[in-house]
Amino acid sequence: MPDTDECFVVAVDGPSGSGKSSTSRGVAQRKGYAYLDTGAMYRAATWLVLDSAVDSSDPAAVAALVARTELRVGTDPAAPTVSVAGTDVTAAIREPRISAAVSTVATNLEVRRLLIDQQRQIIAAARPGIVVEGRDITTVVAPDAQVRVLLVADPQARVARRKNELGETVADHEVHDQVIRRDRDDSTVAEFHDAAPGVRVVDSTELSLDEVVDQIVGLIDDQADRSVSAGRAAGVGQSRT
Ligand SMILES: Nc1ncnc2c1ncn2[C@@H]1O[C@H](COP(=O)(O)OP(=O)(O)O)[C@@H](O)[C@H]1O
Ligand SMILES: Nc1ccn([C@H]2C[C@H](O)[C@@H](COP(=O)(O)OP(=O)(O)O)O2)c(=O)n1
Repeated sequence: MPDTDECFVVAVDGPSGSGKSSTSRGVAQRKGYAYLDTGAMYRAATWLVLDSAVDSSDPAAVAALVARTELRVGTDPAAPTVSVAGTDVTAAIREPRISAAVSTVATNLEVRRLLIDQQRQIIAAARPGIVVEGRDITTVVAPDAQVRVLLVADPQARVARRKNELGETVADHEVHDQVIRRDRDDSTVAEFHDAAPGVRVVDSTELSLDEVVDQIVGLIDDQADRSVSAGRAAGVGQSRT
């Protein structure tokens, strides 16, 4: 039988605006799984640095600050939260000043090591499953996840979605900075443009959010069926010996 105590992990990577957060939350809600937004953790670390007196251009000082500060992430897909040293920063981390600065913190390798450790602990404790989204989940954080997806969409679609989300008041060059420039900077530490072996590519350009959620839920259900069949086959084999 499959180990029912094991956490079912769904890993979703992809560039900015490909739909990772909305899709992952939808999948987690449909399956009754937890949801972990790893980007929110890098954003929270960025909020912390900008709120402090630490020189953001000093990688060692930034990493030391992150190491000594409590960062908590709530994994309810209906209401994900994030706090820094007891301050709820769920809304504040979405501000443009954070989006503009986050790549500097996310490319700090010691900060990545600290946050990846914490992400793995959250994943290990989740039951019955968790959908984890980011840039390096399929490759580094949870390469053994039962379902691994690279969610992509054409750059024009991604910029248009972000513009729609931010509203007409945000200038085109700022939207471009939040999507295209940030992806270029983030790609220096994580590979999220090409799928690693075994990672399923889902292109959301021409799909509605519901259609993307359907596809990923389908992949989860197929994988769960395969695990049950494999467990049965192993069980039958054992009973005959
Ligand atoms: N398949 C889709 N079709 C149209 N819009 C989408 C789709 N998926 C997500 N969106 C919208 O695009 C925007 C960016 O999605 P989000 O989930 O934040 O992407 P990411 O987490 O990859 O940056 C949101 O406004 C979201 O509602
Ligand atoms: N696992 C991850 C998740 C996010 N990041 C980086 C990449 C992004 O610039 C920031 C914020 O991620 P987030 O997923 O919130 O970005 P979007 O605004 O959804 O594009 O963190 C990362 O380096 N590794």
